[in-house]
Amino acid sequence: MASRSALPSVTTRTVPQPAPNGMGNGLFATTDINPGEDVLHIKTPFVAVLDSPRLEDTCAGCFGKRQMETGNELKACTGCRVVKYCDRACQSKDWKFAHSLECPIFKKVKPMVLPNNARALLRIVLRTARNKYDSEESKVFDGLETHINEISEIQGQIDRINLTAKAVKNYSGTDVDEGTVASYAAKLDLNSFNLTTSMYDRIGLYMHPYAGLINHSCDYNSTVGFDGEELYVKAMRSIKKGEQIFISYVDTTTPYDIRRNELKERYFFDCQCTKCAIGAETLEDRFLSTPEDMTPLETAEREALELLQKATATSTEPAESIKKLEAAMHKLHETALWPLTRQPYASLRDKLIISLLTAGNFTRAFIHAAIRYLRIDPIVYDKAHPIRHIHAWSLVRLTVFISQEGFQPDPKDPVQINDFKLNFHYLIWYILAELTSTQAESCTVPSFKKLVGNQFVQVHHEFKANGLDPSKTKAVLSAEWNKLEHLVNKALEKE
Ligand SMILES: C[S@@+](CC[C@H](N)C(=O)[O-])C[C@H]1O[C@@H](n2cnc3c(N)ncnc32)[C@H](O)[C@@H]1O
Repeated sequence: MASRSALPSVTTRTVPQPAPNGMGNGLFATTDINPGEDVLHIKTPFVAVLDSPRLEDTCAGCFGKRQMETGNELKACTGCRVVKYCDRACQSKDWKFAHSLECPIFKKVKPMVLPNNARALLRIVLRTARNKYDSEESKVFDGLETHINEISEIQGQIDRINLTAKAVKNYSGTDVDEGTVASYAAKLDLNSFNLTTSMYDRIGLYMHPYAGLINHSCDYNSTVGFDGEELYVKAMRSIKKGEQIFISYVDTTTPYDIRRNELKERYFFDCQCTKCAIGAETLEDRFLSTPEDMTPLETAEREALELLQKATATSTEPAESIKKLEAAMHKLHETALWPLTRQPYASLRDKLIISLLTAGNFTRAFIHAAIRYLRIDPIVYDKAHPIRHIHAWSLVRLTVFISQEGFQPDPKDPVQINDFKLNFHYLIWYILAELTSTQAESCTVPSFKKLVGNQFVQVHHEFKANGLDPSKTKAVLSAEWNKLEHLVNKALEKE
C-alpha cells in the first residue's frame, strides 16, 4: 500500500536516503513494488508552467486533461490575456494557486511574454513570499542539489540564470536577495521534468522537490508520467523493498557516448549504472556486424544527422521535412549494417510519422507506425514502458482513420496498402485487446488507461452487434497479422 508522506499531496512507497557512489540523496522503496504500480504520486506541483507556444492552445489550469474531456474552446484570462482556461473551474484553481499573484506582472510586461523558466521562477518566488508552500515541502526544496559551482564555470548557463534571477527579482518586488533567486533558478534547471500530456507530448516544465530526489540510471526501473498536473512515477520492473528508485534523465536509446555526454553536461556526473558498465557493446551501440572500416557508417550517420537537423528546423515545410527524413533513413538503410533500432534511425521514423500526419498522408504514417510497433518497440522498450503503449495507441488511431468509409490512399504511396487487403477492424480489436489486457502492468497514467479501455469496449461491442467475437477467431486474427507483417516487410525493402 502507498502511504501519505509528510508532504502534502505526496503519496509514495519510498523514503529519501543517502545513495551510494556519490549520487547524493535518492529515493528507496519501502515495500516490494510490482510493474505498473505507483512508486510515487504527487497531486499538486511545486511549480508547473506551459511552454510559451502552448499558452495559446493548452489550458493553464488542467494542462489539457479536462480540456480533452470537455472539448471547450479556451478563454483567455481577462486580466493578462496571456494564459487560457477551459472554464471557471480551471481558472479559479490556477488563480488560487498562483495566477492572482502573477497576473498583474504578466499584464505589465506585455507585449512581452516571459519565457517558461522565468514564469516558473516567478511562481516560486511569489508563492514563497506569501508563505504558500508547506514548510516540509520548502525544506526539501532548500536541500536540493544545484551544482552551482559547476554551473558557474559555464558562462552561457550562469549568465542566463543570473539574468532570469535579476528580472524575476525586479518584477516580483521580492525581498529575497538576487543570489537566492539565482539558486532557485539553478534548482529548477537541475531538478525539473518535461511536463507532458498523458500521451507524452511535451507541453511545459514541472518541478516538485520530492520527485527531484530521484536519481538516474540508464538501466532504470521506473518511469515518469503526467495526468494533467498530477505526476506519477510507476515501477517498470519489479522493485524489491530497499532498492533504489531510478528513472532516466535522458533518452537511453542513444549510444553510450552520446547519453553519457548529455548526463555529464546537463547533470554533472559520470553514470556508473549496470548498462554503462558494459560500455559500447549494448544494443544501442551495435551494428548488424562490425566492419573493419567504420568510415561508411560514420559518413552515413553524419549525413543523416545533418538531414535530421534541416528537417526539424521550424522554417521547413512538412513536405520538405518528409523528403529529408526519408533521405536520412535511406542513407542508414543503404549501409546494410544499420539496425532499425539504432539511433538516429528510430528517432527519424518517429519524426517522419509526425511530419506525415501533419501533411495528411495517413497511409504512409500508418505503415511507419506499424514498423515501429512490430520491429522497433519490442526491442527498445520494456513491456511496461509507457512509450510502447502510446505508440500502440497511435497505431490504433491511424488504423481507425484509414478504415473509414470513403478513405482513399494516396496513389503515389510507394507501397499500396490496398494490395494487402487488410481487415482493419480485426487489427484495431487485436491491438486494443492487447493494450487492455496489459493495463495493470503498464506505466501509463489513469486517463490514458480509461481512454483505451473505453475504446476497446466500444470496438468489441460493435463486433458483438454483428454477431462476431474476435477472441474466438484466432485463425482470422493470425491471418491479419501475417498480412501486416508482409506489408511491413515490403515497406522496409523500399526504405
Ligand atoms: C535531480 S537530482 C537527484 C537528487 C540528488 N541526488 C540530490 O541529492 O538532490 C540530480 C543530481 O543527482 C546526482 N545523480 C543523479 N543520478 C546519478 C547517478 N546515477 N550517479 C551519480 N550522480 C547522480 C547528480 O549530482 C545529479 O546532478
